[in-house]
This record gives sequence, structure tokens and C-alpha cells, in this order.
Amino acid sequence: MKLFVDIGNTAIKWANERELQSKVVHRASSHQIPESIDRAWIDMEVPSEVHIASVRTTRISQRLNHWIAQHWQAEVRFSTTAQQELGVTTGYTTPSQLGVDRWLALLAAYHIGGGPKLVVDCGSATTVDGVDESGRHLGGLILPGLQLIGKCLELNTDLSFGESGLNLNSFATDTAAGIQSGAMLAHLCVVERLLQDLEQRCGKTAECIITGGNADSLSAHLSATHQVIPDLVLQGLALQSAQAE
Ligand SMILES: Nc1ncnc2c1ncn2[C@@H]1O[C@H](COP(=O)(O)OP(=O)(O)OP(=O)(O)O)[C@@H](O)[C@H]1O
Ligand SMILES: CC(C)(CO)[C@@H](O)C(=O)NCCC(=O)O
Ligand SMILES: [K+]
Repeated sequence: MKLFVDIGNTAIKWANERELQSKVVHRASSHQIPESIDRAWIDMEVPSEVHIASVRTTRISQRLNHWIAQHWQAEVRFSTTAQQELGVTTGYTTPSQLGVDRWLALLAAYHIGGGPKLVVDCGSATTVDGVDESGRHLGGLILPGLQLIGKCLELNTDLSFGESGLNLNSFATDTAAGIQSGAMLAHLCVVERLLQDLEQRCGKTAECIITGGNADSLSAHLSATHQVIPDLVLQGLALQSAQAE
């Protein structure tokens, strides 16, 4: 049994092959690995292979690796970005610089079939990547995620504000709403603009796919046609691991 693991800046998400097929994904904080996963992983069906995508430091990967070695006799593989893989060619000048989560999401999105794809990953950071019909990754953008925009303001100004509802209001009438609506509208404008640019570059309609912990929030406000696929990075890991066999 293969276990797929996605370590992001906020959360660690995992699913085994069977769970991934039935869309079951587990989640814990990525700040205290391995303590944060210890309880859930102790009772898990023992995997024979563990495929890991991490955008965190090697120290965090080593701690997870150590936990696995102590508990299981599993083969551990850390996923990396490639120049070309599964029909997709990176647009990055230095392929290894592209986050492995972005690469895996692109691989999975491209394999859904059809025309050009805009892949939006709304996590701690938000990334937006374009891939054309022939599998050529055009490149993409990185912005602070929906919550991080507020945190950046809190850290670098003397502003203090609480939570606000998720209502989008272009002319907000309190601080929290102004910041949250600003963050959401910035996201919406970037996605809509990149979708337009991608369609113009490809000369045809592109499909927008949204993933990440904040996918549903963005989806609720995005008027462009799109689909939400919460486990896109794990699906990319599954594709990559199948190819390696
Ligand atoms: N069950 C949940 N627990 C905590 N946060 C959640 C949950 N569901 C959605 N979220 C949202 O997900 C966001 C984090 O997204 P995600 O899970 O994609 O994180 P991440 O893996 O750290 O992101 P990144 O890959 O950018 O580092 C949080 O800011 C939070 O708003
Ligand atoms: C941008 C994040 C943090 C999003 O999770 C990740 O993909 C990453 O660390 N990327 C490396 C930089 C890049 O993709 O250009
Ligand atoms: K991510």
C-alpha cells in the first residue's frame, strides 16, 4: 500500500491509495512534525511505500523520515520537480526552483485531459500556473494567501483588526472587512486576468482548477467557470509514483 504525503507551510495532508480513490484526505499541523502526526500514523495501515512532497525545510523532512524508519519498513521517496515529466515541460528557467507542490498539481491537472489549464493552489501562499494543451507550462505567479495578506499587514503596520465574515465588499466599511475583501479581490483579479492571458496565448478556452485549503472560499466568489479538486497535489504524487514503477 502506498501512502502519499503533502507537507505545506500550514498543514501536512496524507492519504493512502485506497483513501485517495475515495477522496479521503487527512490533515494535521505541519508545525510540529512528527508530534502532530504521531497519533494518527501509529494506528495507520502500514504502508510499503511513502511518497512525500514537501515545500518545508530538509530538517522537517528528516524528522518525518526518522519517524517512518522507527515505525515501518517502508521505502521513502521525496518527490522533486523535473524539467519534463508525464507530458509536462516546466516553464521555469531553473526547473528545480519551482515548488514541488506546483509541479505535482500541474501534472495532475494536465492529466485530467482537455485543453489549457489554469491551476490555482490556495494555501498559505497562493500560486497560479498555466499549462497549455501540449503540456507546456507557461509559468505562474506567487502571492500571499488569503490569510497571509492580513498577517503581512499586521506585522508591518500598527493596524489591529479581528476576524470578519467572508462577504466580499468592494467598498468595505470596517478595517477587517477592508483587509479581507482586499485579499479576496486581489485573488479574484489575478485568477481572472491569468485566465484571460492563458486563453489569449492558447487561442482557446482554458479550464480553471482550484486546490488548497482555501479553495472553497475562492470558489464561492469566482465567477469564471472552474472546478475545485482538493487533493490535486496528492493526485500528482500518485501519478508520479505510478510512472516510477
Ligand atoms: N481543516 C482545516 N484546518 C485548518 N485550516 C484549514 C482547514 N481547511 C481549510 N483550511 C485553510 O487552509 C489554509 C491552508 O491551506 P493548505 O491546507 O493548502 O495549506 P498549506 O499546505 O500550508 O499551503 P501551502 O502549500 O501554500 O504551504 C489555511 O489558511 C486555512 O484557512
Ligand atoms: C510557493 C510555495 C510556498 C507554495 O506552496 C511553494 O510552491 C514553494 O516553496 N515554491 C518555491 C518557489 C517557486 O515555486 O518559485
Ligand atoms: K500547496
